Amino acid sequence: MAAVMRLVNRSTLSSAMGQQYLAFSSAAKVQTAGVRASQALPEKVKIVEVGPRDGLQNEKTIVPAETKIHLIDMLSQSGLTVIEATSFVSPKWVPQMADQVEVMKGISRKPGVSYPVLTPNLKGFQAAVKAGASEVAIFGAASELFSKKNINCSVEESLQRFDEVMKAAKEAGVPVRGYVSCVLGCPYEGKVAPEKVAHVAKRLYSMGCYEISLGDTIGVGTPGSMTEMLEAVSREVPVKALAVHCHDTYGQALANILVALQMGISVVDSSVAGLGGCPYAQGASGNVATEDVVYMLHGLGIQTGVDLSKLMDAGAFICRTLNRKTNSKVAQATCKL
Ligand SMILES: CC(C)(COP(=O)([O-])OP(=O)([O-])OC[C@H]1O[C@@H](n2cnc3c(N)ncnc32)[C@H](O)[C@@H]1OP(=O)([O-])[O-])[C@@H](O)C(=O)NCCC(=O)NCCSC(=O)C[C@@](C)(O)CC(=O)[O-]
Repeated sequence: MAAVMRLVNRSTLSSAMGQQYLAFSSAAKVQTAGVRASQALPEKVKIVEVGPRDGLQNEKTIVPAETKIHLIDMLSQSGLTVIEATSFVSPKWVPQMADQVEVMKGISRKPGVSYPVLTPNLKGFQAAVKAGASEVAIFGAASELFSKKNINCSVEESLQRFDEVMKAAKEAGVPVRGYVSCVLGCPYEGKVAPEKVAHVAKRLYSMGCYEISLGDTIGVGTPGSMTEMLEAVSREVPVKALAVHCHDTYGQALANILVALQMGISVVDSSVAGLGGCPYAQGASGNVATEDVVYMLHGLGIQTGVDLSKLMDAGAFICRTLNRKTNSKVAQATCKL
């Protein structure tokens, strides 16, 4: 009984903390305008929610398409404007994404929301367009070995494949985002030189990607290495076209994102409940939790358009369904588990 009471008290306390936080969050907007200006932080940040794809692709048990669809719909109701829905990759390589057509057909598309999908080659691109995708992403790497393990070709070969996708996308009028993986370290090669990242980012940008997302695939970066890498990349690609994609393996993701914001980047990838990991980067944990990113941004007075409470409902839904604990510190603190 005492244990039950302790539990009840803890939960009451936590939800009280949640209420307090909500009040704090709106007050923060006024108080932090000066801080934002003095640190040259952006007024608005676009969040690219990657949970339904990056977050779920590594799940061992196949998640039913209807769960993925429900998650995507809850995320779009939270005010997120970009939700990466699935990937058109080989089902032999990533069985979890084999239901991509069903997912694309099942989601309730909300006006103003974009639902990009990953396409590694022309075959994937054609299938994606047929299934109704209106935006795609190609994904390369700054590390040779990761490229080989992830998409079975060298970095140079991947860029040639992407060129074919770009040509088809231009003809079809489909915008393309480009990813560079392993920008701060590779699970097979270790440290990755910032110049290599800059080279691949520049190639993707030159071939017509409107945005380049820089992936710390295994979450080993620190604000120091992030700064060094972003300095190198921003010499080749305009900062306005850059996004950061931080996994939180070493607990550095929010600090790294803050550094990126201070350097003028205003697009951040994240995953609801911090779901995820890459099937070809063993030991890598999930992306930084969207809830934690939104909490930090709102605390800095930066607009996201996201309703944190609705976002946490989506996180609670997927954690309940997968029977797992959220990785979001904010959801833990406010008991939205
Ligand atoms: C790229 C391939 C396809 C090359 O795989 P491959 O085996 O070299 O391809 P292939 O051209 O030799 O074809 C082999 C078979 O795959 C089929 N195939 C070929 N292409 C497709 C396609 N698009 N969709 C469906 N099937 C396809 C093709 O039809 C053929 O079928 P079969 O004749 O044997 O029956 C494979 O390596 C692959 O699918 N890799 C997927 C890797 C992946 O999804 N990784 C996770 C995403 S990346 C990531 O998470 C990082 C990121 C983006 O989040 C950023 C970060 O954190 O760093």
